Amino acid sequence: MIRLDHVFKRYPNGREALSDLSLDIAAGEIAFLTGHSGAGKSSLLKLIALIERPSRGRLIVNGQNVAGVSRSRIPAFRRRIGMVFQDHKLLHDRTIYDNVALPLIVAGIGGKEIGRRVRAALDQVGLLGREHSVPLELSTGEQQRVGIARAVVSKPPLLIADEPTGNLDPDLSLEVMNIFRRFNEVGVTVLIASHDLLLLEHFPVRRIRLEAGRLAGDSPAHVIASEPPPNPMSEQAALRNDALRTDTHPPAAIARDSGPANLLDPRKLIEQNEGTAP
Ligand SMILES: Nc1ncnc2c1ncn2[C@@H]1O[C@H](COP(=O)(O)OP(=O)(O)OP(=O)(O)O)[C@@H](O)[C@H]1O
Repeated sequence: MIRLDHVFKRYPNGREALSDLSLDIAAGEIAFLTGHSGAGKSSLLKLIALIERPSRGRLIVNGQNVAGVSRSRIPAFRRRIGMVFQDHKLLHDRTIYDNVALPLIVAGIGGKEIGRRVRAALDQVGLLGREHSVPLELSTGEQQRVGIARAVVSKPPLLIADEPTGNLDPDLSLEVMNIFRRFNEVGVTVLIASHDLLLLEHFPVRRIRLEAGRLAGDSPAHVIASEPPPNPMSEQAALRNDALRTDTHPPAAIARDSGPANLLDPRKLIEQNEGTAP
């Protein structure tokens, strides 16, 4: 499903975010991608979604070598990947129905089919009946569930999520994670980048750990299940230290980072599909 062979990612400013990364995630697997801030988690997800391209090495996603995906084929490539973000990226001036329908409209799917699929996706995240609300009428957890419904409405075989529980309280985090689990149980491959200790503790699934862009650990689910839970004190201290470090995210890198990520902004998606994007 996802295969990396000696993948490197170097950004134009010379920062090497991923170094010689080799990894295999099989169809139907669920895994966490962990590592301190700046370890390369988002960069890896961006390569998988073709927001960025590898500088070196081979990357296969959904059976396709990304090197062979031309710019014009990127929208079709992305239709087979559901993406969930910490900040939902919902359009606040559109209804929940419109937000979830967006990927189908962009894909040129017809009206009746859209209605059926949107309702099915909202049902799967427990929000059927909220179609006519706008995002601000929903709680943060509900908004995140709308983001998940939008990610799965095209029935992608692969779901990737970048810190999807970052803004949620513990109960909502577990609820969101259970939704991912249910999709995985019906065959969707799921990769979740997360710092969330609660999730890591409650869900003994494969854990792929990056450190300074390199693979620092890859523990299968059965090993995780037999390990003691992570030590919250030491992990939190490490995360606090990360938050205080300034070298991992220099302002220039953050500014540049917002460029490619914007490609996934729903409005950009529409523009891209209509050929109005630069
Ligand atoms: N667009 C960019 N241009 C230049 N450097 C970048 C860019 N995006 C990320 N980086 C750098 O690449 C490294 C890895 O960043 P990345 O965002 O992938 O890490 P992360 O593990 O997702 O971190 P976090 O948990 O804080 O989101 C960091 O040193 C970062 O500053």
